[in-house]
Amino acid sequence: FSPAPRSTPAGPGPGLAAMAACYQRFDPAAYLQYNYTPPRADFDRKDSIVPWKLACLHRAFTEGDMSGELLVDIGSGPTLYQVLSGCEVFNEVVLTDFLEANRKELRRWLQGDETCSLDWTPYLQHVCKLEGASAWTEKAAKLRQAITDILPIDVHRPQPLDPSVLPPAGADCLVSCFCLESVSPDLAAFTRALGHIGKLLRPGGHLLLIGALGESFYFGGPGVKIPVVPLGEAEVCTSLKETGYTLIRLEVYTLPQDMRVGVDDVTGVFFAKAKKD
Ligand SMILES: C[S@@+](CC[C@H](N)C(=O)[O-])C[C@H]1O[C@@H](n2cnc3c(N)ncnc32)[C@H](O)[C@@H]1O
Ligand SMILES: O=S(=O)(c1ccc2c(c1)CN[C@@H](CF)C2)N1CCSCC1
Repeated sequence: FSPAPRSTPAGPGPGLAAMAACYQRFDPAAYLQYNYTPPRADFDRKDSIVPWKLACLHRAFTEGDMSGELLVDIGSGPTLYQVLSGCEVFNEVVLTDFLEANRKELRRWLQGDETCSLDWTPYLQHVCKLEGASAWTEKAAKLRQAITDILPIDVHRPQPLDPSVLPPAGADCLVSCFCLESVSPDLAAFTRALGHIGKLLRPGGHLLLIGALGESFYFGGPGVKIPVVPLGEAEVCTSLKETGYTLIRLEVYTLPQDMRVGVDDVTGVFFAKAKKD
């Protein structure tokens, strides 16, 4: 039995190199269009995925068991929704992504550049409604104040980030959405990546992991078909346990038929809140 070739000091194994090559064609604006506009992002629909996901994040950040200064988002892509609630709990938010094109999109929003590919106002307004607090303009200002860095990351490296960018104990909280299963050639690589990001988190810190269930591919742009590791709830729970996390809660959303719009073959979305042992 010869195990699949893994990344070596000389560089990534064939599966990782192929995955990295796919991502060179990733199109942030198209990706946002496919996933973050109606019908998937329809705030008026009760069964829409957006209210469900933003509610999961709001509850997870505000139920009183989190403390600390630093929240790191792993594989942010060109999106911000994942830290809208977190920036009220953590003073510092660090966004990360593999691609400069995505980091550039995030910097555009951070600098208030009107040429952003997506208007995040509806997301800001929805989270403000959940919090029953400030106006969306105040939350936008709060988030811009909280984001202290937008950094390159590679979850397949044992040290995904430059060690100097985190405090010695690690981040107090990690959030990661639709990243690990979308960048790993197989379940073993997904689990290894989960272990790698766990090293960025202090013991007792929380991981909020959101991802796709039953997905085998998605389009990261016109004609840019990217393979995904198809996950079930069991695989998510096993991988978390194998990499030193205690699962606090797992919630699952099944995508309504009309949200299956051809940009992927996702059947559901999971939301896991876990604590690093
Ligand atoms: C499906 S997108 C998820 C984006 C965003 N988090 C969301 O919720 O929509 C996957 C992201 O992983 C990034 N990525 C690709 N390879 C990676 C790697 N080796 N390490 C970390 N991130 C990677 C891509 O650039 C892309 O932004
Ligand atoms: O759950 S989504 O429909 C969604 C959001 C992003 C993705 C998928 C699904 C499935 N394919 C993933 C490929 F990595 C990316 N959603 C889009 C609206 S806002 C909340 C998240």
